[in-house]
Amino acid sequence: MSAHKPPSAPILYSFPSAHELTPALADFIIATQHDAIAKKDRFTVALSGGSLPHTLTGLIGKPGVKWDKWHIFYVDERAVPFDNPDSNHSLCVSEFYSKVPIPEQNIHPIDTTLLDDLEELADAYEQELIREFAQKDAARFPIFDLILLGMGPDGHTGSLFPGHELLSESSRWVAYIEDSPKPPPKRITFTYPVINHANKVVFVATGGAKLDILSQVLDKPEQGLPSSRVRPAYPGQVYWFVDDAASGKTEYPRTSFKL
Ligand SMILES: O=C(O)[C@H](O)[C@@H](O)[C@H](O)[C@H](O)COP(=O)(O)O
Repeated sequence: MSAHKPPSAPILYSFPSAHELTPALADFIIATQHDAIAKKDRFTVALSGGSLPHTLTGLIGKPGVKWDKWHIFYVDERAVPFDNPDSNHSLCVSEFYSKVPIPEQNIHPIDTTLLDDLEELADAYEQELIREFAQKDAARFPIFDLILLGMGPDGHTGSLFPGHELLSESSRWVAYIEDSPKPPPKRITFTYPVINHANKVVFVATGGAKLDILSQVLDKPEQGLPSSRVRPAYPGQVYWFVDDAASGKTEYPRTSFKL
């Protein structure tokens, strides 16, 4: 029955600055972690690249984080070796994993032996997701406890770019892209069926460079920009954690942050 309910409207939290946003995001993630562990003794999370890993630093040293229960995947990853500064995994290692005790076997990077064949790289990552989710949830698509997204100034998220054919991918879990307008051009990315099956999806967007695009994405979802298309199926929920510099033009109603 519940599957027929329409997706819930996005919830927008706007903070005076990243300084206030970061600890609130950490509290939100910890609460989400507690719910997930209570239900199934594990917490499945997917991370994006860009500035997102840095916003997780609010979790460092916080009580209540059960790091050994975390299982981390990447929403998107650039097809580069780990010693390349463009690697999202390497960014997460330096910004985040190196500062918290997440067991290495719980972190799921791409297989960098497959960088020469993007289709194989995407297939192998899909298999990695299948190993984690297929037997446990017996669902058609993985159901992440939490997916963390950033948004580019053109409204892209993950490696799902405006006008790109991947926006209509409806069966694959992980797809590849060879012509990303944001460099580097070769990447793999979760598709909407994965993103929109998550329990909670959180966008983090800060700074004046997101001013115009945030208002387009939230006030004019009918334009169909990639970030507007993130609408997890009921009972999933999308949240926006932004700062006032990013939300200055957005008319969409804000919600006061409380857990
Ligand atoms: O690997 C990537 O390029 C990302 O996953 C991408 O979708 C990113 O999250 C946005 O471009 C926002 O990036 P910023 O947070 O740096 O603005």
